[in-house]
Amino acid sequence: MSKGLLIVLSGPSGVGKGTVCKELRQRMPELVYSVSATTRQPRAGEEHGVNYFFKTHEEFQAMIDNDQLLEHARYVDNYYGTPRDFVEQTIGSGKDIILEIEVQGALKVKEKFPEGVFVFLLPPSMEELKDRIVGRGTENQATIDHRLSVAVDEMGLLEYYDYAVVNDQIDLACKRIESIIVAEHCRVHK
Ligand SMILES: Nc1ncnc2c1ncn2[C@@H]1O[C@H](COP(=O)(O)OP(=O)(O)OP(=O)(O)O)[C@@H](O)[C@H]1O
Ligand SMILES: Nc1nc2c(ncn2[C@@H]2O[C@H](COP(=O)(O)O)[C@@H](O)[C@H]2O)c(=O)[nH]1
Repeated sequence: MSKGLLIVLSGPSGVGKGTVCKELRQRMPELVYSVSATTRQPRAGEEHGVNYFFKTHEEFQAMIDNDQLLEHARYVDNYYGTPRDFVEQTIGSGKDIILEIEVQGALKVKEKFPEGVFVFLLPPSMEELKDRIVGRGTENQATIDHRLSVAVDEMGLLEYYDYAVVNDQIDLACKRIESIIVAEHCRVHK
């Protein structure tokens, strides 16, 4: 049996990764979602095991020490990481998995899985990015400012990705990513 695709969806905070990923999973129910671990506090409506595995710093450190994370990164004021076994078991069973992670983590995954499919989601403009993150209303002003300043550096890492997808409209962004996944399944491996 051939392995499933490991798809990494990355991009600056507020670009719409979560929104696009949610819609994509509805359109492609066979696509498995990798639930990350984080030390961030849950937002209203977020559920443990669904949106994230919410961890204390001690629990997160234990996951690192026990080599349970495929990658992890400190982003702004918190730690985020991808549970390793779930990813490896999913692709090993021939299913495609999508990781929705920030750029430092994505580059670490690329070192371990160069055959992965690395997609960078771009905002139509930096003004629109700011409007989206402010409009979401989940972060305080200091965190928004920090995330936007990090975003400028993150955009500079686009060249390490395989695909650049503009999230101008959710429907179009999803269609572009669906096309990428279909094309990757047709790739001739040399
Ligand atoms: N194409 C779009 N057009 C307009 N608004 C959008 C679009 N995509 C997402 N949004 C809105 O932008 C905000 C940020 O989206 P989302 O939370 O999905 O971003 P994110 O990249 O996952 O952010 P983070 O990295 O901070 O978790 C949300 O309020 C969402 O509804
Ligand atoms: N390196 C990783 N980054 C991750 C992971 N899970 C999520 N993220 C990214 O963190 C930021 C902030 O997320 P938020 O939920 O606090 O807004 C965002 O870019 C996520 O994509 C992970 O496992 N590893």
